[in-house]
Amino acid sequence: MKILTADQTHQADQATIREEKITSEVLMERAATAFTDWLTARQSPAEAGEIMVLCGPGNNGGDGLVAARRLHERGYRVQVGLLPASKHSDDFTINRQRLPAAVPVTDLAAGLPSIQPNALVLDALFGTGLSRPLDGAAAAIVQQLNAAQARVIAIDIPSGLLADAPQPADSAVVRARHTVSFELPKLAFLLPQNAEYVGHWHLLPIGLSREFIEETDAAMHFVDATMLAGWLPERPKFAHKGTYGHALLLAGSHGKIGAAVLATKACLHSGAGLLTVRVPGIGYDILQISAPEAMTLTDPATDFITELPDLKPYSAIGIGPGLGKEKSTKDVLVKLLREAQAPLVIDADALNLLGENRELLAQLPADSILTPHPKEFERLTQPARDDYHRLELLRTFCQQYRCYTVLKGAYTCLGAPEGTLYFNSTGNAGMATGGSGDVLTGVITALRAQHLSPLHAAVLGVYAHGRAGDLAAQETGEAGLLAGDIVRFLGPAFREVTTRTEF
Ligand SMILES: NC(=O)C1=CN([C@@H]2O[C@H](COP(=O)(O)OP(=O)(O)OC[C@H]3O[C@@H](n4cnc5c(N)ncnc54)[C@H](OP(=O)(O)O)[C@@H]3O)[C@@H](O)[C@H]2O)[C@@H](O)CC1
Ligand SMILES: Nc1ncnc2c1ncn2[C@@H]1O[C@H](COP(=O)(O)OP(=O)(O)O)[C@@H](O)[C@H]1O
Ligand SMILES: [K+]
Repeated sequence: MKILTADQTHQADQATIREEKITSEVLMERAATAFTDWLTARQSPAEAGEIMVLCGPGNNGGDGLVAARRLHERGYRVQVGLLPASKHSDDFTINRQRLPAAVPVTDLAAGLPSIQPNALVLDALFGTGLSRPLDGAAAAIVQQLNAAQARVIAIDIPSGLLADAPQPADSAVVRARHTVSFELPKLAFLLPQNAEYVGHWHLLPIGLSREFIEETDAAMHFVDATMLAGWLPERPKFAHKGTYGHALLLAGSHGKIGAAVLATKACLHSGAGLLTVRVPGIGYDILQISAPEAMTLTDPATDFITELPDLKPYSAIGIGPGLGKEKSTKDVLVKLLREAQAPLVIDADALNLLGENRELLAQLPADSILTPHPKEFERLTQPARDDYHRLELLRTFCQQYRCYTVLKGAYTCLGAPEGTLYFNSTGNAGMATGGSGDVLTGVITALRAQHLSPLHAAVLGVYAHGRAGDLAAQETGEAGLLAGDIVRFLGPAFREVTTRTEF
């Protein structure tokens, strides 16, 4: 799915209106009716109680007025609060006139009427037409609403929040429990700093022009299963292990052989034909027993890796999980960057070594995949002012070093060398547990070994890793989920995204 800017979303609305030869008021009716259906499917009139609909002067307020009318028609108790304004949009005005007289309307000029804790409030004050931070009466209403402890549901976007840029600290923004938006996600929904405003977000289709969306260049994508169609074909009957490449993992040090084991198992469960693992001597028995399917190539040193093995046999190389940062391990990394012909996946301590020796970044082979969490990314670049700035840094970093960077998080974001960002849609907070990242390294290394392009390996790997986490959480719950559980569900996750050739 593409992530459009507020401006592009407005253009998509206009294109739909032109194409379907409808008026904007029909599209508003469609959007707000979809919203009403969503709400009434979740709350009966009794559960909802009296619903307060707060409406601003533009089309977001218009959506609120349509929702108020529709809810009233369906037997819900509704009252409307109108923000004072010197001008209103045409569609607001049409729907103000259509509001049944039986729906009480309050002027918000005198402030927010008293709201019972837990009352249901629909926030239709401002949507994507927000052009500046809220101040004056609007800001005061938002602050009163946030203090009221109501169950707030934002229509399209929490009022005061910009769709694709940060707003100044301390500006007034509605804190919603749910945000119900239309057709495509907004960047603001995907960033941790906005979670307290957005709450749970939902998308409702409203039939925006397919053609317009397809033709619009988007700098950002939200990765769902439909995007992955054809990326992982089913295995041909006469496939053999050579078809699926030979991966090499360099991982583990004293006390962190577990990281090597997790990456190893993940790589095996992600379809690599063969896997060799370079571990320090101390890892030999552990690895052979826990993953007999992998070949173990022990380093001459006992506790950490000191020598790079011959690289010729391998079609992809992953380095980092549990590696440690010993001087001789750093030398191995330096040599690897110089000598590797096969594609690289670089994680964890290998990233930290790059961060401590930034001159090495210039030696990254093109199309390498780096998998930092935000702290590791900061060590490679600089502290970010906020989540938007971090994305700018990500874009610049990938362009500068011609690499793919998987910035891990709840919505993991892959940066590609030409500057496009891909946000992942799978995964859950149960995956916030030690070793989850080591699993991801194994997954992506396996996909690179199978000759997937760096873009496909990174996007598909991150998606399947998150999906495996979601399937695992169905069995274990989030608190009980271990990184090893993600590994167990990689097979089912990959099965879901494998494209079968029918007839
Ligand atoms: N287009 C369509 O067909 C569809 C659109 N849809 C809906 O429309 C929404 C977008 O509507 P919109 O463009 O009218 O903008 P909206 O967010 O209501 O606000 C604009 C008004 O607010 C004012 N204003 C701005 N900032 C302000 C501030 N800080 N403080 C005070 N005032 C401020 C601004 O004034 P101005 O900036 O011009 O001075 C203007 O009067 C979208 O989110 C979705 O809900 C759906 O129905 C689907 C079909
Ligand atoms: N709240 C969350 N929602 C979805 N995925 C998450 C969440 N928290 C962590 N993850 C995923 O778990 C992995 C954690 O990686 P990382 O921080 O490197 O862990 P470790 O170093 O312990 O292996 C990443 O892939 C990340 O996207
Ligand atoms: K809103």
